[in-house]
Amino acid sequence: MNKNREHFVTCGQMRILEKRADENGLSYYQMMETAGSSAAEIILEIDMYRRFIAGKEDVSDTVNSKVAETVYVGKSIKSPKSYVSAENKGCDEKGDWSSRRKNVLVFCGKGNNGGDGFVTARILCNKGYEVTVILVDGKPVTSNSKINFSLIEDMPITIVDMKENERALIELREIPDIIIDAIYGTGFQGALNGNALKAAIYINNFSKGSSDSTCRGGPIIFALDIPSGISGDLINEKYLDHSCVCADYTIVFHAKKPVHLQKFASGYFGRIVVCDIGIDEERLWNVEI
Ligand SMILES: NC(=O)C1=CN([C@@H]2O[C@H](COP(=O)(O)OP(=O)(O)OC[C@H]3O[C@@H](n4cnc5c(N)ncnc54)[C@H](OP(=O)(O)O)[C@@H]3O)[C@@H](O)[C@H]2O)[C@@H](O)CC1
Ligand SMILES: [K+]
Repeated sequence: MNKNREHFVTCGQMRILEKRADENGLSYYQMMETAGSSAAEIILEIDMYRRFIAGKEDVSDTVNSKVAETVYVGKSIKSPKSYVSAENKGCDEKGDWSSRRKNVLVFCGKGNNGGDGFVTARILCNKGYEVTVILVDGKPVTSNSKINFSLIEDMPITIVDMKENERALIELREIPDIIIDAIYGTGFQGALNGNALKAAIYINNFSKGSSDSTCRGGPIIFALDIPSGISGDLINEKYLDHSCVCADYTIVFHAKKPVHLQKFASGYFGRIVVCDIGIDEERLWNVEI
């Protein structure tokens, strides 16, 4: 992974890199698994840290102090390898370290960004979180996303389809502890509409833009790759759709996309964490095709 903070790839370049990685032995399925599981690790670590800071629970033994400090001072975290899984650091065998199970809402689109969301949902459920998956655009349509959806169907995860139930969001009773936006990533262009717009309005109800979720309480909002409603290649402020999801953390896969570097959009990303999904970019740009 390129460690230069300003390094980026366009969405088109990302698709080429993923294709070349797949042709060179790192399957699309593996990349999705790594993306979703790395996101889950990051979310676990930040959730633990938030509770540590809030002083609600003594999780000091479970938090890797180096990571905690990095999060606290707001620096970009370099690699998921630096995270310590809750499982290995003092939780019970289900990874549930609190008296109340934390509840997580995962909003998933029908493409591969949604697929990442299913992987993250599966892992957080296995760690003891109470997980609800909201299908924003109905059932998944891409092959790896379908596989990952089938894996969560038999798990104790509540699945709600906004296409089948117009009142899905109104019927959500509890305020979630964590919201994960896996509606759209690099495949999105244009402006939000329909159920995705409703989902973004629901999510943004809890977000307070730049204020720090560690201090403000309420759900922490994580966007996978790009907050939904923002096109990854956007460089012109004029085309920014302000109804997009406003996240506390954006977990970016492999490398920033052009929009992540734009000041005019920075209020929507929260803190950006770039996460390695195994793509060796330098090598892949040089492979013969
Ligand atoms: N490739 C890989 O293997 C890996 C990819 N990864 C992940 O996948 C993400 C890219 O996935 P992706 O290419 O499937 O696109 P994605 O962001 O899910 O969106 C597609 C959906 O958006 C919809 N849509 C678009 N514009 C719209 C609009 N204006 N209004 C409404 N809908 C609109 C479009 O609908 P359609 O036009 O097809 O009807 C389609 O359903 C990437 O960000 C990363 O998170 C990682 O797992 C690593 C491995
Ligand atoms: K997203």
